[in-house]
Amino acid sequence: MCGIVGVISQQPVNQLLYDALLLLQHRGQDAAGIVTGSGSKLYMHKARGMVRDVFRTRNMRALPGDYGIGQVRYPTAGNAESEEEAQPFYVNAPFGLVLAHNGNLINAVALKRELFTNDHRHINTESDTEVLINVLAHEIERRTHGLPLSVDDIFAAVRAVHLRLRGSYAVVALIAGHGLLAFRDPFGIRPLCFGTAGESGEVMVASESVALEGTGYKFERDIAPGEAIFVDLQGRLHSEQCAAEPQRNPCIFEYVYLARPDSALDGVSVYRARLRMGETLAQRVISVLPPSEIDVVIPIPESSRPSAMQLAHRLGRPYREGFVKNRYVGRTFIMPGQAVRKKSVRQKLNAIGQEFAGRNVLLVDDSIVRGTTSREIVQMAREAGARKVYLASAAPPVRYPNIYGIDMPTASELVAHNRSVEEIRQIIGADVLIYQDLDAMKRVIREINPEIVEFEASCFDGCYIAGTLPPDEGKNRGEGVAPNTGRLSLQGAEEQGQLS
Ligand SMILES: O=P(O)(O)OC[C@H]1O[C@H](OP(=O)(O)OP(=O)(O)O)[C@H](O)[C@@H]1O
Ligand SMILES: NC(=O)CC[C@H](N)C(=O)O
Ligand SMILES: [Mg+2]
Repeated sequence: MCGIVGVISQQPVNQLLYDALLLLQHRGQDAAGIVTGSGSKLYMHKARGMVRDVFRTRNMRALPGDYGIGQVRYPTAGNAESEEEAQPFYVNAPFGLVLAHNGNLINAVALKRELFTNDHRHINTESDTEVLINVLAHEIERRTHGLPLSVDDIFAAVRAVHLRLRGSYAVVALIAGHGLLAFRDPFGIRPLCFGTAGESGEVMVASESVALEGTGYKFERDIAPGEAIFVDLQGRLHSEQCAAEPQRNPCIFEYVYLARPDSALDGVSVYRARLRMGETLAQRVISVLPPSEIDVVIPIPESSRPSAMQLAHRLGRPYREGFVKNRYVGRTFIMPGQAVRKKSVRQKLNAIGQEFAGRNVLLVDDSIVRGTTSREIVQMAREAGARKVYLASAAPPVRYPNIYGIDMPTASELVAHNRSVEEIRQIIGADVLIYQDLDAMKRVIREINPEIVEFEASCFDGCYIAGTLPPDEGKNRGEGVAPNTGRLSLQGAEEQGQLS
C-alpha cells in the first residue's frame, strides 16, 4: 500500500495536497512527493522521509498551481533507499505526464523489456511505477500523434493499459495543461475514491475517504474496479468503465490493518469491519478458553483496538489499555528491514505493570505477520508479571506472500508459513494462541456491503486472483529480490531486452 491523492481546484493546491498526505501517512512512511500544475507547467518536490520532513516552507512555496497529485510511499518494488523511486514519476511526452501509484505490478520485468524493445522507452529505476507511467504514456501517445487530446483517447489508453498490466494498481496522474486522470485495476484490489467541494466542481481523488473528509471534501463514491475518471481543468468530470470484466475484489488486509478505521473502503466502514472481526474472534476464543479464565483483555496498539474492544464486550471481560504507544514512533510493520522493525516494537510500546501483575491476560492484535510484534509483546507481558499470556489475532494466519502491494514478498519471513498453530504458539511464546477464521471474517465484512462478492485474500488463502509471478521470476525470487529488502527487483530486464 501507499497513499495517493489528486486534486483539481480553482485555488492553490499545495497545502491541500500536503494536508491530504498527512491524513494518508499511515499508508507509507518511506518517501513523499507532490506535483502541482499551473497551466501547462508542472512543479515537483519529492524525497525520502515522512511528509513533515520532506516538505519545508521553501519546498511548499515552490509548488504553485491549482491542480496536483501527491503520494506517500511504502516500497514494494525496487529499492526503498532510492530517492529517485520516490513518487510521483514524470515523463515529458506526450504533453507532460506525472503519475503516482498504489499497488504492485507482477509483470513489471516483462513490461520493462517490452517497453525497451518495442516502444524504445528507457526505464531508469527499479520501480514498477516507472514502468506503469511509461505504458500509460505510450498508450496515450499512440492515440494522439500530434493531435489534440480527447477524453475518448484517454479512456482508450486506459483500456489498453488494463490489457498490458498485471497485478494491482490504483493510480492518479496529471496530464499537463489538461487535467487529472485516476483509475483502478479491474479487480479493485487497492482502494480509490473521490469527493467534491465548493460550487465550482473541485474534485479530490484519494486512497481513503479520511483524506477527503479531513480536507473538507464530500465523499461522492468509490472509483469502481476497472473504472477511469478524468477531470479537466474546468472541473468537468468524465468517467468510463475501461475493463472488459471488472470484478470487485478489494484487499481484505486493508480492513485488517492497512487503512485507517475512520475510512470507508468499497462501501465498508473499516471501523465497523474491525468491530465485527472482534465478534467472530470472540466466538473462537470461547471455543478454546472459558471467559472466566481471562482476567483482562488488552489490545496491542494501535490497529487492534476496535476488535479487542468488541471481543472483550462479547466475552464480558474487562478491557484495559496495558500498553502505551509512543506516538512519535511510526508503524513498525511498514518499516523497511527486520532489525529496525524489531527495535521499534520496544521503542513504540511500553507495558503498564499493574495491568499485568498476577493476571491471566488475553492480548489481542489485528494480525501476526512476521511475529516480530507478538514475540516482543508476549515477553513484555511476562516481564510485567502476567501469570498466563493468551494471544488472539483478529486476522487468520498469514501463510502466503503478498505480491499486490504489501511488503511481505517471501514466504520464509512469515511466522505462519508451513507451521501449525501449535508451532507458531511455541515460537511466539504464548500460553494459548487463537486465530480468526477466514470464512467468518469474509462473511462479516461482506454483510456490511453485499456487493463485495470476493476479496483479495492471498496472504491468507494463497489464491492469487490477478496472477502470480512468472515461473522464472518465481524461481529467481531469491535473486530477483533486492538485497536486504526482500522486494522484487527489475534488474536484468533491460539486458534481456537488449539481447532479444
Ligand atoms: O507480526 P508482525 O510482523 O510484527 O506484524 C504485525 C503487527 O504490525 C502491525 O503493527 P504496526 O506497529 O505496524 O502498526 P499499528 O500501530 O497500526 O498497529 C500490526 O498491527 C501488528 O501489530
Ligand atoms: N505499496 C505500494 O503501493 C508501492 C507502490 C510501488 N510498487 C512502489 O514500490 O513504489
Ligand atoms: Mg500493530
